[in-house]
Amino acid sequence: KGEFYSSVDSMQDLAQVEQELLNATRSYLETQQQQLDFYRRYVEQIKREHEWATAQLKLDEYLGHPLHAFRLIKRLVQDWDAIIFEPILTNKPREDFRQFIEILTRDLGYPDQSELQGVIKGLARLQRVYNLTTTDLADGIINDLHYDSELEWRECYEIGVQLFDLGEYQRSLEWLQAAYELLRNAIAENNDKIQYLSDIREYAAMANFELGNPKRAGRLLNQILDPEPTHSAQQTRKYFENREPGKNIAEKNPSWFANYTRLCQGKRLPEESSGSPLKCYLDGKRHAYFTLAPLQVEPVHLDPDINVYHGMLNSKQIYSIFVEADKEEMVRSAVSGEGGKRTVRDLRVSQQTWLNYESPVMKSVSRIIQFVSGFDMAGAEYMQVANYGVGGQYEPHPDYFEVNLPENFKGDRISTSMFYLSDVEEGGYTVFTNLNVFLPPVKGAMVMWHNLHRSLDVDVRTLHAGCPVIVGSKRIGNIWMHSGYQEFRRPCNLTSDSYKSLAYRDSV
Ligand SMILES: O=C(O)CCC(=O)C(=O)O
Ligand SMILES: [Fe+2]
Repeated sequence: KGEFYSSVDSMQDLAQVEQELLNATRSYLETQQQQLDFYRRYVEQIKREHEWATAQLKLDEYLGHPLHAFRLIKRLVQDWDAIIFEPILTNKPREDFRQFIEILTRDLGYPDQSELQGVIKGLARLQRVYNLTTTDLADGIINDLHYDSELEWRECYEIGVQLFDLGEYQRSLEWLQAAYELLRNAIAENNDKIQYLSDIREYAAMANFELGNPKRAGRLLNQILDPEPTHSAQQTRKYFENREPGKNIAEKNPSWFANYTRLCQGKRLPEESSGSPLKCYLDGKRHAYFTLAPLQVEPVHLDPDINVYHGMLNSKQIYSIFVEADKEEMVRSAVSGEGGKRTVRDLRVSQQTWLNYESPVMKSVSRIIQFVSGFDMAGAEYMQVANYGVGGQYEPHPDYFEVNLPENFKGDRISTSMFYLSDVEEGGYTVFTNLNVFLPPVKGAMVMWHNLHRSLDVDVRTLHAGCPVIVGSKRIGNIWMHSGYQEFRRPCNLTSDSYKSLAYRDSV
């Protein structure tokens, strides 16, 4: 079983796991309770018999009676063993419970430590891209919207600890601070949690040390050790004494980062608008297929041209696509790494599968692509259906290969047609970092652009990204068309027009 946090769909399996755990644990507790009641009744009964015996006669007189002697010996030889020892020591309900858990987690899967890291990295990514403050997030507030879920001090503490382990010391400190405040409020009501303050302080000390604040780190340790000199924070103090504190170097963001975050937040630069204002129009001429239901075209950029075609798939068709995708296994998305190798990295957090064009719904998809793009489907890769988890994203990248072209196709990816298969409650925009364009996902719409110039050189300006999903489940379907089959469809231009995008080279 694969990973859970990288897609909302697979998170649903986990919800089922927990539901099963809940049911199994409740019935286990009930069975155990009945067993305990049974033991207790037996013990009470024997106790009464002892009391009765001692109340009546002297014990030796009582045991001198043959039936009494028989009863005591029978109890010790048989009853204690059958009624108490055996069932308590074998504990069948516990054994059944253990087996059930084993089978359940084998069949449905179970998350491990790396999943916890993954989801916490996702939270930190949302904070970074959308400027969400730690206190707001802990209070369940995202972009001024109040979601009905607040974190407890333990949860904030766990996030702080994990971020520390990931080396995100500044962010870690914020979460530890939030945990500290929440715990202090809790202690005001109930004093028995006071020792946990020291745990938080110790981590805060370590984060401060790594951030180049050894003095503050030392003060925090003193707060722990002055009242309690034997606390394990002594070890941490020794550790600091033998080590250079970290240096507070501000993390250097990649060159695209500022544009990425701005556009992900739905902010355009006004001065950089793409010439004449772009208006939506209806196109009934492109193909006879669209005469009765003209294409609703929303041009979003002119050179290179990016168009959104609305209402290309209805809910029923989208549902059928999911049915097809469900037959395949979704896997964590990889990206092309060094030397064309596929690797799983945080720059792309989603799960995906590939669909051919044989099912009825995929035949319609194929027709749509053909009619809108004018391209020959011989050059089309299968449709890649992807599902992002919360915090899931795809950092800026081009869709063309340029080098290490796949061998099973002729030419590079001349165009991208991307269907939005869901709406997204918050976040998850598609952005073109060099073109000042952001697109909120609209279910049923398709966005299309060319990744290559007419000269078939790569168009660097098409660098784009899928922003982190804040709330919701984002699903898309990508179809990439290769240039080798389109000689008659998009005649290439012998004079190179790639000078247009040369200036953007560095941003890739
Ligand atoms: O998720 C998005 O909006 C963009 C996805 C994308 O660029 C890709 O899958 O190549
Ligand atoms: Fe892409």
